[in-house]
Amino acid sequence: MTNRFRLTIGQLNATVGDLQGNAGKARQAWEAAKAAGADMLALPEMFITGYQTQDLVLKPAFTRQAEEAIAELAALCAQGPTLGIGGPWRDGDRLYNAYWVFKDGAPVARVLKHRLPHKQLFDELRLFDSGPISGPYPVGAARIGSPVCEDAWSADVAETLAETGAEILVVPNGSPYHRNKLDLRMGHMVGRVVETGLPLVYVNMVGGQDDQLYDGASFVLNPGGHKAVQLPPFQEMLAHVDFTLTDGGWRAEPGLMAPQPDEWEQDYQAMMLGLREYLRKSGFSKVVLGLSGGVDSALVAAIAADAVGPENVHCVMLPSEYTSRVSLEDAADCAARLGVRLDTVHIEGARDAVGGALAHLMAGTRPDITEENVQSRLRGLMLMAISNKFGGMLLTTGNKSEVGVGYATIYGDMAGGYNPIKDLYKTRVFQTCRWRNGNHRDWMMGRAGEVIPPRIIAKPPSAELRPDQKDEDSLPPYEVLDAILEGLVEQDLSLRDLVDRGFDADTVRTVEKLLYGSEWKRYQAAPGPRISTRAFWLDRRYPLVNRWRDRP
Ligand SMILES: Nc1ncnc2c1ncn2[C@@H]1O[C@H](COP(=O)(O)OP(=O)(O)OC[C@H]2O[C@@H]([n+]3cccc(C(=O)O)c3)[C@H](O)[C@@H]2O)[C@@H](O)[C@H]1O
Ligand SMILES: Nc1ncnc2c1ncn2[C@@H]1O[C@H](COP(=O)(O)OP(=O)(O)OP(=O)(O)O)[C@@H](O)[C@H]1O
Ligand SMILES: NC(=O)CC[C@H](N)C(=O)O
Repeated sequence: MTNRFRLTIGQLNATVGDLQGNAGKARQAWEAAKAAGADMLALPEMFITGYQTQDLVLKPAFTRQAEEAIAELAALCAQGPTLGIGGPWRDGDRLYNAYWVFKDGAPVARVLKHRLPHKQLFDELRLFDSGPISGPYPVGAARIGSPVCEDAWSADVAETLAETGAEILVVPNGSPYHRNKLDLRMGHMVGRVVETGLPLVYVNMVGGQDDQLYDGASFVLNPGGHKAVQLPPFQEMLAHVDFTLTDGGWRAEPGLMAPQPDEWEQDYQAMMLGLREYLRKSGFSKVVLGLSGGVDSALVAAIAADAVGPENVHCVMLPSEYTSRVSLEDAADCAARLGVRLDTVHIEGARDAVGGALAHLMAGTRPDITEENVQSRLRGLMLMAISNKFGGMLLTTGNKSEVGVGYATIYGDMAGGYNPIKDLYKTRVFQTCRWRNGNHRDWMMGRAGEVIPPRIIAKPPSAELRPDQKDEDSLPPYEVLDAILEGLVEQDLSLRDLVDRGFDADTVRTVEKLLYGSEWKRYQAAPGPRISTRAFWLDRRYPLVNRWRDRP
């Protein structure tokens, strides 16, 4: 019996619904694994369909075609390594999230996911049936046990596999990013290797899907929790991992140990990749956005330049008489530093025309937010016209603090297809700009250096919809607002908890009112990359009509 075992990790990017494309990618990876003399290629969870499919997987025609694609792929992957690939399995009226294992075109195992995640952004109890815990399967000289993603987040599945003869745990994952998620995964996986005494290979997918980012960062642990391999985040790659049989069982040999970036870099890369992936997978190659001279649109322009290249970013300044000279200068400076195109489109004429058309209805009323919002809506209208004519997707620029309290104009600055900073609180916007100014990486398509003018980062935020307007005229200071929102959204604190932590009771009540009162706005808002543990959309599904307010 041989005492060597080589496994190829396929940290790859699948596209939801692209069955043929995903199968083609799997085939290429299998050929590379074969050329490297691997015993097994392990691909991520649900690789054939892409992940997450949401309700698409409930359509029988889709699962049937996914199973056919797996069968065709298995037939092509004969005479070489064992192939492990995630995909659905329909058995009568039951539907499973399965891990299919083939050798020489014939099935070796079909592992069924046992623990179905149904918290945060997951709802797999709605989609799949829970399978019984499956046993280990043979691959070359080794016996492999495969808990599928959530299966490895508690002890039972891995323990059962160890008790029934598994020698190496190979865990296929569709594990989405949030800030510092790697530490959380590592904690669970160290638990599994300590409990079972087995080495563990964590295979995660990469790429973006709707609001989700799959960050890869696959790794290998030896018994005791010693890390032998760490792949980089957000990067497609194949890695061959060698195991040697020792008196104590299989041990992984040390391999690539990619450093893990800090949280500012992780978040920036997630927002950049989220935008790049959403555009690519939706068939767009360029973007348009309103560049106001403020910090939010400056950061979005920088992220966009890094995602699709400065030549594919079209910025437009849409001034009115409330637009300050500083804003005009800062927008021009920012566009020049980023190397993106900047055009100017004046909105006063269109605003006056709207005012004139409505004059007979508005006669006798006083100017208020109505007129302010017309300006914002005209900007949205102009920008959507540019999108229609030239084919760039319009980006929206509201940060999480604004999105959280509905501080944005529906059908105005909320017009657009994707919002790269939707899950980034305003207090983090400033530091993220500083991080980008001080750092450049090879995954950025934009220029190195101080691409966001320091004056934009330093000045007080303003929507410039009336003279001398400042955000803090309408909202609490962002340090206070963000802390209260984080308490209400991420931590589910009560008003009493927040007051006990020193926040003013009236301010806390106001923020709660704005938060619950703007569910309807968020329902109509553009999607954006999830980088926190509770992003607005699948992580947090609140009623649009809701009269409950907490007692302070
Ligand atoms: N529950 C509900 N379900 C469905 N629709 C609902 C609704 N409640 C109000 N509405 C509708 O929404 C309207 C109010 O919402 P909306 O028209 O957005 O107007 P509103 O939220 O009142 O004003 C926009 C706010 O965003 C701020 N802001 C900040 C930053 C940038 C910009 C910018 O524009 O550049 C704006 C601006 O200063 C102002 O405080 C109502 O007139 C009504 O038609
Ligand atoms: N004069 C303008 N020209 C072009 N776009 C604008 C203009 N004013 C607003 N916008 C668009 O509407 C968005 C919201 O405006 P707002 O002024 O609140 O944000 P910002 O300028 O990006 O950031 P800040 O909160 O720092 O002012 C902007 O990000 C921008 O995309
Ligand atoms: N696909 C899954 O089972 C995902 C849930 C898992 N616990 C994770 O977030 O990594």
